[in-house]
Amino acid sequence: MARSLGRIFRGFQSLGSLAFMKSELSNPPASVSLKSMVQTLPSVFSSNPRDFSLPNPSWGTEMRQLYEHYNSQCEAVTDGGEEQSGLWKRLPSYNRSLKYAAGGVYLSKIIQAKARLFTRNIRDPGAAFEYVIFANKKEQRCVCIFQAGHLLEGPPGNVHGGAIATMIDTVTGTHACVHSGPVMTANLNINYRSPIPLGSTVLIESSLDKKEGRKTFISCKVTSADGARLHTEATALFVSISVGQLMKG
Ligand SMILES: CCCCCCCC/C=C\CCCCCCCC(=O)SCCNC(=O)CCNC(=O)[C@H](O)C(C)(C)COP(=O)(O)OP(=O)(O)OC[C@H]1O[C@@H](n2cnc3c(N)ncnc32)[C@H](O)[C@@H]1OP(=O)(O)O
Repeated sequence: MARSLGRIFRGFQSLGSLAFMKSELSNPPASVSLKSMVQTLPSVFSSNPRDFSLPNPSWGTEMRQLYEHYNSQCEAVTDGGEEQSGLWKRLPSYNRSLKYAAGGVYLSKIIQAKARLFTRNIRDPGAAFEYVIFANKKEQRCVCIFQAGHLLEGPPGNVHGGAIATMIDTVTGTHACVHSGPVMTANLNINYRSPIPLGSTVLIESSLDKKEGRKTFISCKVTSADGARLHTEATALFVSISVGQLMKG
């Protein structure tokens, strides 16, 4: 168990290597330097998991164009191994983040082996949540391109409010994790302003409002892909937790 927790902690630390403010990770052990966290990043995703944030044939033209728009401004490593800076970073997305972050089998001993990330558990591409999140380090914001599939229907022809809330929680929660390390959603306030048509592609943009001790406050808006129509607005509070707290449930 102690060994498993150690691996989980290192998994979060590799998440934290994405963090805007690495120093704010809660109590990293003295033996693990920031440099070693960054060096171990490629190897922790050891089970060749599928990265759901990459384009697939179900993505429509709008989704692809927006993906290209942000991806072309991302930091990258050239074939020669040179690091190119960029405004944005694409965040990979797996259906068992903790398992892969922790290096494979160990977590399945303490977390249900069949557990899957809610937004990534429908196999039919395009049927439900198709999305990719980019983080902007300089401006402390994230943008998510979200294409809502036919299985997310609420009112006829439109996306279910719970599915919209799920995506807002996902984007703001990811933003908070990137900024502050492991967190739980403590509060989520949502105003639904106009329905989102099923099959459409929308932008979910989050920005950091403030951080006060363990509390990270994030705002979010959902608009049409061209930004002209406001669909949803939200504010969220995330509270930092220790890995021990996460495992206790
Ligand atoms: C989760 C890990 C993420 C893994 C990431 C993997 C990699 C990324 C992969 C994929 C990304 C997907 C991203 C999805 C993200 C989704 C996240 C969720 O949906 S989480 C599920 C729903 N949330 C719950 O089930 C919480 C249930 N609540 C609790 O467990 C506790 O209440 C908790 C942890 C939130 C706080 O409990 P305390 O005992 O640790 O702390 P106290 O003392 O109560 O609060 C600390 C401060 O926060 C304020 N606070 C707490 N709750 C508040 C509230 N509801 N409203 C206002 N303030 C509140 C308090 O007043 C206090 O403030 P003062 O320090 O005194 O100033």
